[in-house]
Amino acid sequence: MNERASGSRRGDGGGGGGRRPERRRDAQGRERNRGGHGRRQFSEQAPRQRSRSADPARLVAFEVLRAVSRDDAYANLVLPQRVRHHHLDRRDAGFATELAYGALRWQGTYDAVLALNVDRPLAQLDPAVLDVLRLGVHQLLGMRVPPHAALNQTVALTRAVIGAGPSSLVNAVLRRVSGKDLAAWTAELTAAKDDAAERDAIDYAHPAWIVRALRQSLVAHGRAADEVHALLEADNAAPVVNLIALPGVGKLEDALEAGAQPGDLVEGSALSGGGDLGRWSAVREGTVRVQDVGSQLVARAVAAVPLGAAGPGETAKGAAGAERWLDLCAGPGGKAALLGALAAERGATLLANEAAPHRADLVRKALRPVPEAAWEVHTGDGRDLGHELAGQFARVIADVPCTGLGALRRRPEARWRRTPGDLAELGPLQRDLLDAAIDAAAPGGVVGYITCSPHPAETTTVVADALKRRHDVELLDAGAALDAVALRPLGAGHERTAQLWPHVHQTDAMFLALFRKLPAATTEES
Ligand SMILES: C[S@@+](CC[C@H](N)C(=O)[O-])C[C@H]1O[C@@H](n2cnc3c(N)ncnc32)[C@H](O)[C@@H]1O
Repeated sequence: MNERASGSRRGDGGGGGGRRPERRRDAQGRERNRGGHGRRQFSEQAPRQRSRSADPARLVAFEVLRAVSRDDAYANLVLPQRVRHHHLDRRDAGFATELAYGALRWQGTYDAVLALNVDRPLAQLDPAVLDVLRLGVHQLLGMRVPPHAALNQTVALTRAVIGAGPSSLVNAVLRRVSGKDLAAWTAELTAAKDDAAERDAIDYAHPAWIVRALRQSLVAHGRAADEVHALLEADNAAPVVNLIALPGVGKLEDALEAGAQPGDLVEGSALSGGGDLGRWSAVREGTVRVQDVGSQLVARAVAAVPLGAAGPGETAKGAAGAERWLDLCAGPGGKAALLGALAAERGATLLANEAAPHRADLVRKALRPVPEAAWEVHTGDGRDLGHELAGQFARVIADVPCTGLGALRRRPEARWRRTPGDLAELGPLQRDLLDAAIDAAAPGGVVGYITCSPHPAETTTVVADALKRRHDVELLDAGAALDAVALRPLGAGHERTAQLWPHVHQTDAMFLALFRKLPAATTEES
């Protein structure tokens, strides 16, 4: 099982480690992958004579790819279930993760390679065979699995899960693919392309429209267009798991003692050293949670930014004098848990709203460790709360549904599912939810508009439109608000909004705009 060790030894659990596979392979893997005479070693047995039993880690990766392509499942939800079902140990689980996530992230490029080596359009292949081929290609081109092992094991997997019929095709195609490394294949695929985005799409395994969208997003937020390559690479790296101890509720000691590193961007956070987090009671109880640091920062910024005057001599508070906070789109509850804990510490209360009932249940679960008196969960359309609860909240977050283009590194299959049409479809809902959030804010109250996408259509344009439409808000400096809660200056601000980036901050690409509702007298005058 040497090939297993060489594939998973890096321990990054996600098929890339931030670098393009061909570089890793050139630097570390090529010689090890060849026989003593520089030629690749393949089994002399015909596919028919080889093993029929699938290696469990590859079987898990196959089941993940099948669930994603057949059932539209999310890999990050399916993988842990399949790992548990097949009782994989830590090393095998790491290998299965790297294989499944890598094959999914690099799917567009691998399909282009396969299209050069299969004698019919890929759409005419049995989808299960295509998934097996993708796994074989990732082992050959993206991992340090010796070619003979990649080939033999993929043929065995084919025989075990599909049948003997397609094993000859799988064998023949993978033999052809193994004839070159990834750099050579991508050079061949991009040679005739004049368009830089089309070339980057192959080199970095993103759809070309997303390459263009990310380039446009960088520029819209005041960064250089050529950072796009670093950003695309960051999308292909397995993100470090960030932890948060809920303020006043959780403690990070166990995690730090077990090797987690203290987070250097925000207090109460840590970077996990990997492994099964469920072994810590604090994680099981929910007082310590997995949460991207970018999410922690934007939630803390909304909680910390000073309120304005509600009217002469007043600040924005509820009738009983305690601040009321609202999370308009709370599911599954990551930011709600942090906001609820902060609210409890300050004698404020949080109303966490979510439209989808099953996600509202997740919000309840996330808030369970927070003192009960500090929060309430409501299930409903956030757009209705603007008029139902008008002017009642000191702090409101609208963490709106978005394309998630800023969190592609966490969801390996997401880039291939999204379409440019999603941007147009989400726009009206995002604007309506922001309006509802502003309506729900009390005079002097603050509203945080948040997305996990940097795309201008979901970020700066939504904000600019709101400022044209509404004369009852002013835009606060979100970059300064983030710096005020960060442990070091982030440099995320641009024209009073703020954008975090995976390749700069090692966070998801969270966007934050902060509005303050003007006191009633000011609005009447305007
Ligand atoms: C980006 S997610 C929120 C993430 C959440 N704040 C967190 O930190 O875990 C957006 C959420 O909005 C919900 N949603 C979609 N349409 C909504 C609506 N009209 N009103 C309220 N919530 C809605 C979605 O179900 C989804 O759970």
